[in-house]
Parts: sequence; structure tokens; C-alpha cells
Amino acid sequence: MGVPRASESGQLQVVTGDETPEHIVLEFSSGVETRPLPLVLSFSNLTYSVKTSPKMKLPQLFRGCITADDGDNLSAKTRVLLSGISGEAREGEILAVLGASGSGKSTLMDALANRIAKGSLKGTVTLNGENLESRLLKVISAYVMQDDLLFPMLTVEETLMFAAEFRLPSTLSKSKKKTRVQALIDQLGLDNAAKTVIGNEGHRGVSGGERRRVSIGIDIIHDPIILFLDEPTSGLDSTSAFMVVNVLQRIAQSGSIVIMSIHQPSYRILGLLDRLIFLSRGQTVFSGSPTSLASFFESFGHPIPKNENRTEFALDLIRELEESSEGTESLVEFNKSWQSKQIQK
Ligand SMILES: Nc1ncnc2c1ncn2[C@@H]1O[C@H](COP(=O)(O)OP(=O)(O)OP(=O)(O)O)[C@@H](O)[C@H]1O
Repeated sequence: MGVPRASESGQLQVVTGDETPEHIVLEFSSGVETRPLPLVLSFSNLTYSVKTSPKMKLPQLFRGCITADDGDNLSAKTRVLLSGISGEAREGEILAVLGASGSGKSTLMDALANRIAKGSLKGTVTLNGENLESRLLKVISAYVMQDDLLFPMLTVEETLMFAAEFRLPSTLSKSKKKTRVQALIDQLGLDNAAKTVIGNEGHRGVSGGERRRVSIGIDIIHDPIILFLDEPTSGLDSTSAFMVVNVLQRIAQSGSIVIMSIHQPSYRILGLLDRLIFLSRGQTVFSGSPTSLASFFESFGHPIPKNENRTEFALDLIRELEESSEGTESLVEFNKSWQSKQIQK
């Protein structure tokens, strides 16, 4: 903390209080609000359903030929994408959302980042106990997509300076923007690549991992308090992926809440994550720290064999249960009772 945070619009300034380090001061144009630190983003019972479109739409000519059963296929059905998801993400920590493809990771991230149409999402999202209004969330958060569009002919430094010009208040001096860019280059571990062009297929530039870190830099230039990242390590080799998550840990430890989705973290990456939520078909099947994975699965009757990657084991077991006739219901229920026992402890 300690770096003055400024909104893109310039209407809200978030100033971390060096004089009052136990508080964060949110300066609205209409006044000042103080929130206690550490910041905790809590979400409770998030449930989201969509109406799926009919399986097929027959031309009018054929409508009279279909049976009652076929007719059912034509009516819209409700599909539950998230069901009763609860948890919390804390300042200084990384919360990772895991699960197989289609389990609901991106949907949960969207729900937390207020990217789902109002009214369709049930449940609550609060920051330090207060409802997180969309206006405030917009100013204090950033959402990093899998791949931002970058200009291939600009260097890393020029790209970040360009973002600073666009995203920091116009009242901030050029030298302050330069200082912010330098601090960011340092934080992202991009010192050696600062003068390298981004490049593209035809013109070699920075590596895939560096490119991903530049994308993150663009989105965090205004020093957001909450950072959402959709699969920030996808498509990267294990070393580059580790470096990206290492940077995210540094960002979290400098006073932010980091929430990311990830497919299969390596052993080293797992060591950088603080909290995990495993999803299966929109339901929570595990929620806790990486260190509690072993005792959780042991208590569930499926101990993780020694030397096995814990997340790989968990994802494989979840997939096996999904494919079995009993499904993941037993694991969902076990997680609920395990959670309540943890709270009682
Ligand atoms: N608007 C929608 N209407 C119907 N189904 C949807 C909608 N949005 C998402 N889905 C479905 O919800 C499920 C969860 O999608 P989501 O994108 O959250 O999964 P994911 O875990 O992020 O997957 P991946 O790892 O492949 O990105 C998927 O089966 C997807 O097809």
C-alpha cells in the first residue's frame, strides 16, 4: 500500500492512509468514506440460472407433425450455472477458482466482478460487510481478460506509458505517470524487457509470459484494490506461468485482493495460492487452503497418494464422480459439513 490510487474517471480517489494504515480512505467527489483494513470480499449463496433456448425451431410447416414429447423440446428450459456458491477473498491473498472446462469458473468470476445482468444473479457480494455497489466496484477493480490486444510495434515501456496516459487522471503530471510505469515494470519483473517491442507472428518481440504480464500491467496501472483474472496462465509454459502467478502474489501482497481462475496449477503455483474453490457443474466441491486439500480428501475417504499433484488428484476424482451414476452430490454435501466443522474449530 502507500501508493495513491486514482480512478480512471478521476471522480473517485482511493488513498491508502499512511497516517491511518488500518483504514482505506475512499474519496468520492461527493465526500470521503473510510473503510477498515484488511479488505475482505465475501460472497454468499451466489446462484445464477439462464433460460436456454429451445433445442430446435421447426418451420411452421412442420409444427403440426410433432408429438407432445417433441413439443417439450421446443420450450425454454432453465439451466443452473451457479448454485449456492459462498466464500471469501482477502487482501494480501490469491483466491483461485478451479474446475474442469464448463464447471463454472468464468461464470463465478463474472458474478463476483458484477459482469452478470442485474436481477439474474441471486446472493450477496460484500466488501468488509457492506454491499459492493457496482459504481464502487468499477472504480476499485480490474478484470484481466485472457489476451488483451496490444500494439506490436510499441515497446513494453511505451505500451504501459500509453495505458498510463489513457487510464490515469489527466490531472496527474507526466513525471508521476512515468514513475508509476517504472514502479509497475519493476513489480511485473519486466526490467529486462522494458525496451523490447511487443511484436507479433511476423516480428519477434517479447515472450508469451512477458506479454501476459504486460497485459496485466495495463489493467492494473491505476492500482486497483480487487483484481480479477480469467485463466492468466493459459497457454504458458510452466516457468512463465509460475512467473505470472508470482507477480500476482506480489500484487496481492502490496495490498490487493486477487481472484483468478486456473485450470491445473503446477505444484509450484499451488504454493503461491492462498484459497481455493473447486467447482463442479456450478457447485462447490471443495473450498479451503491448498494445505487442507490432503486432510479434506482423506476425511472424504479418498486420501491423496504421496508424491501426487494434489490438484490433479482432486480434479481427476471430481471428474470420476461426475461420470459415475451417483454424481458429485456426496462430495458437495461432504464439503458443506466439512466447512461448518472448520468454522466451529
Ligand atoms: N449464457 C449462457 N447460457 C447457457 N449456458 C451458458 C451460458 N454461459 C455459460 N454457459 C454454460 O455454463 C457452463 C459454465 O461455463 P463457464 O464459462 O463458466 O465454464 P468454465 O469453467 O469457465 O469453462 P472453461 O474452463 O472451458 O473456460 C458451461 O457449460 C457453459 O456452456
